[in-house]
Amino acid sequence: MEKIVINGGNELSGEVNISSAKNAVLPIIAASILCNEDLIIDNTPMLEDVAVISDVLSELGSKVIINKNTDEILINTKDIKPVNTNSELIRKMRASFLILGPMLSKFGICKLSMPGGCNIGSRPIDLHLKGLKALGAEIEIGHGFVEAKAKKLKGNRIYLDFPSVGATENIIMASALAEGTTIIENAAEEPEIVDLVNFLNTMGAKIDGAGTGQIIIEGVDELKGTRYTPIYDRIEAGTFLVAAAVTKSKLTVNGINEEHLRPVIEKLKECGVLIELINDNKSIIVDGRNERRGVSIKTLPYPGFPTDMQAQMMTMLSLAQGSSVITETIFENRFMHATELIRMGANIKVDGRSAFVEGVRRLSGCEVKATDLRAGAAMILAGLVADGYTKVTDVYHIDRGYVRIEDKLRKLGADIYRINE
Ligand SMILES: CC(=O)N[C@H]1[C@@H](OP(=O)(O)OP(=O)(O)OC[C@H]2O[C@@H](n3ccc(=O)[nH]c3=O)[C@H](O)[C@@H]2O)O[C@H](CO)[C@@H](O)[C@@H]1O
Ligand SMILES: C=C(OP(=O)(O)O)C(=O)O
Repeated sequence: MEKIVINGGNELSGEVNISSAKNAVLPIIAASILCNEDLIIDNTPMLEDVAVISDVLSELGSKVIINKNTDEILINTKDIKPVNTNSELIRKMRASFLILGPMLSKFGICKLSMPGGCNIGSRPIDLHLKGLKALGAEIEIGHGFVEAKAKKLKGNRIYLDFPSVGATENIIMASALAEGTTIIENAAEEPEIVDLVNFLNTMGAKIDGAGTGQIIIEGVDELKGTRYTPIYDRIEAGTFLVAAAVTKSKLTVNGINEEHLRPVIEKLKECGVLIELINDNKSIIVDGRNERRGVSIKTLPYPGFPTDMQAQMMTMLSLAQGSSVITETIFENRFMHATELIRMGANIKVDGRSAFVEGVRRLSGCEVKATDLRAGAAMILAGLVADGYTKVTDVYHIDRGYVRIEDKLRKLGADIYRINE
């Protein structure tokens, strides 16, 4: 079993380059099903999740060529077939469910394994299905599968009870080639939705309003091949900003979008972290050498504070002066890292959707578990500053969403490495 080992206490320095966003590239790869021509995605983050969704497409008959030297992926889905998908692959990650909309649009039929829940919550798919039904799909669920059928998808007005990122993406993809106009109300506004829409529009789709609560999709007849570079990963960038704060270091983080990171930047400033934007706002100098103060955080849909940064902030607040309250409103079970941080000496009490954190002076290294992707990042951050050695297990969660995190941190001066034991 692979583990990440950190010998805590090193100050970090230097520059780190942020990769493209997992949550942007996964829907983009799913959307490639809608086009029969070559698509090239540049600056692809070579993550485990990217490998999984690429395998899903390959198993269905697509050409997927991953060039790890140039970080480029070439995809051509003209030979893709609506055969039964490999349930094991689909169940490996939630984002595989994003092929439902495009497959249904291309073939009028798609049968997929139910994605099921994951460590952070039950993660239902009712809003995805509500949207597809409104476009004319008939949906059956049985024996662990979802089967969607539609002769021809037709545009409609769809109100989402909650601005679900995945449901918004599935509906956008299903309606890009549908007949007529689709209007999604209370749509998710995340930057990754805007990126998916930019990608689709580059291919010839007619979609307006991405980044607002109302997205309007005029169905077109076909989409053309293109070359596209996804946006930077605001969560990876945020994780490195917190790394500077936790280790009381000064770092330069390159490859950011200040607007996308604003909720995180503003919260870090409130904690006492100094932030300077440079290089046309594409880089940040983060100075975490001041004493940090406790703050309140409430996770919300974008532009609120991102749930995917909650665990990392909990590590930092465990070492801040005074009390903090973290309220998680997006996922019902996203505090498992609290138990692991407590093992390292943090003072945290979880009560329902809130965690009450009382800052302590030090954490001490021990074996802890990456209970999910961001929880794993939070453990690494804790290990960077803890006394002695921290061993993080279940690192496959971390590999889903961080490109060589231990290499990037080692270059900044951390004593961190991967072992097999
Ligand atoms: C691959 C990807 O982009 N993942 C991101 C995406 O996940 P994902 O797209 O799964 O997140 P959603 O926005 O859909 O989920 C948010 C909340 O809505 C609920 N819900 C969702 C769909 C549905 O049909 N019914 C329903 O009740 C979920 O259970 C959850 O409580 O957005 C999340 C929220 O920003 C991020 O944490 C994930 O990193
Ligand atoms: C929850 C996350 O991702 P996913 O939706 O892919 O599980 C995440 O990136 O933190």
